[in-house]
Amino acid sequence: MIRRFLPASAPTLSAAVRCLSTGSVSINVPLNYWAGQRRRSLEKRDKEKVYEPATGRVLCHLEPCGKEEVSQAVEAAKSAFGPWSRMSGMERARIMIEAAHLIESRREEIAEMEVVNNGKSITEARLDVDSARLCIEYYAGVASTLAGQHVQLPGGSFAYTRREPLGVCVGIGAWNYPFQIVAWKSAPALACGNSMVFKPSPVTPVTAVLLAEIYAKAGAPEGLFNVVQGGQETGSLLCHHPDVAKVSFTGSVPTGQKIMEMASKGIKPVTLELGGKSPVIIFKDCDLENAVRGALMANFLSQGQVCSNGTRVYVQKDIMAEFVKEVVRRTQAITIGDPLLESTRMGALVSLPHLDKVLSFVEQAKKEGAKVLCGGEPFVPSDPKLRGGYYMTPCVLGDCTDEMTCVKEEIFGPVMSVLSFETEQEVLQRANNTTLGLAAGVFTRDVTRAHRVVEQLKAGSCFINNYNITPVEVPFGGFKMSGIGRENGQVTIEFYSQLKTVFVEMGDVDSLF
Ligand SMILES: NC(=O)c1ccc[n+]([C@@H]2O[C@H](COP(=O)([O-])OP(=O)(O)OC[C@H]3O[C@@H](n4cnc5c(N)ncnc54)[C@H](O)[C@@H]3O)[C@@H](O)[C@H]2O)c1
Ligand SMILES: C[N+](C)(C)CCCC=O
Repeated sequence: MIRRFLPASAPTLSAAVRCLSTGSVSINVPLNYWAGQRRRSLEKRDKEKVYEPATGRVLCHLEPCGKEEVSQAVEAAKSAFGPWSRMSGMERARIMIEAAHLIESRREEIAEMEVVNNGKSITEARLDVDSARLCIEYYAGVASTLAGQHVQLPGGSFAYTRREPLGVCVGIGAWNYPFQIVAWKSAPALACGNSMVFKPSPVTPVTAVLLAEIYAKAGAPEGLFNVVQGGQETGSLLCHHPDVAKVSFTGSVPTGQKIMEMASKGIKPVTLELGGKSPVIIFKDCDLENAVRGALMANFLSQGQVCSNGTRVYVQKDIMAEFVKEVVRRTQAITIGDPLLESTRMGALVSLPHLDKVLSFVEQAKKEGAKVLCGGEPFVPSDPKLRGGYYMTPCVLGDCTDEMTCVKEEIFGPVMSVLSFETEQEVLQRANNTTLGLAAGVFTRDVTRAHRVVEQLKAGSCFINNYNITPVEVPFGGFKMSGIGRENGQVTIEFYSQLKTVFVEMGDVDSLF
């Protein structure tokens, strides 16, 4: 039976979407949302197919938004901005906390929809929903702490600063963490008193609108958080819109460059969370068991489609054989298959073109002399309904060198490149020899070495004896071409607000004229 996915207002929602099974969902409700309602596009445009990665079925059709829809969504956000920005932080926090409670109560349903649209395992999708909820909870807490500074001046005069919102913020998301990304952007934006128009990736349009309904149900003013669907044309309309004050983008470096260029026309601030090609450095004095676990976490979450992945694994020569043996053994043991099953650890890649691209990187690696130690092949699950899905076996490449394409370019799939090194100085130079700088990891028992190495790594998020953890209280973002600004943590407030300085004269004007 095909289940129809219904909006939150429908009384049958719980029954309709609870306990989905792969291949059973069909979505026919509008996925745009502005001014408090789901909406269809206003003009007839070519609809785009959206697929279920686990089966290759068409899940729904995307109705891209054009100029009129974007204008209406921005207008809605503009009208909500006034009342929302005038609320106290405590009042905003109350609504955000309620939204977090609603996410918690709908955790399973949201996670299942994420799986159906993205292809990742249900175990991971639940963690993504938790991260989204925690982020909203965290910024609800921060909302009431926003404050300025008081500065004394001569003669009793003084100045004070006010932290003010920017206005209508635009969020543009990637397809690898659809629900988490929309929360990581909207939570700090709303906490600071902004409103938002969010555009998800056209590949994963389904779950952002659930958050729009949740904010509305939690008591947010109509138009506070809006969703417009579409691809680069819609994104570009948003970036150029004169009433948009800021653009927060997650995606690839080339698109990030375009976003920055578009935003520069209006001198709009940007947050850019871009790609990576991050190193993990494993010294011979490490706890090998943890280093292997770390390397797997650095490469195979979300089918390897993670910006911060540590895909260049540098292993000190002395322990290479032992490390490779264990990492391959565990990689081969990863259960691939139906992402809605509890036992599955790796689901489907997000699309057929993307799967082909990742597999072609493996072919290129072979041609350039890398050795496939395991995986790197298309995978066809035994369950007939999964036969059209986009699966591959996770791959470990050995004998890699720094010049190989697989070591230089972001593959964005389950492909780990293993490289050998001898000295600390040598590996640091090689690890930093990239235009990207999102993350880096080091495994060693020598605490002095760990901090010395991390100090020299040119990356925004450095992990010592762990990898790919992103607690929402901690800032996340890149150095170099991996981005600008930060998400999460207190510092992100600075990227969604502006400082106003007020000078107060308590005496007479000391005029020179
Ligand atoms: N640093 C991070 O936090 C982070 C997180 C997730 C993904 N990523 C990166 O994202 C990339 C994969 O995601 P993707 O394929 O969705 O990236 P992408 O750059 O192709 O698309 C990202 C978003 O930008 C939109 N877009 C495309 N062209 C646009 C334009 N000209 N104007 C405005 N919007 C436009 C897309 O529709 C989509 O919503 C990888 O490089 C990955 O490293 C980074
Ligand atoms: C939660 N992870 C796995 C660290 C993902 C962060 C977001 C980047 O794609």
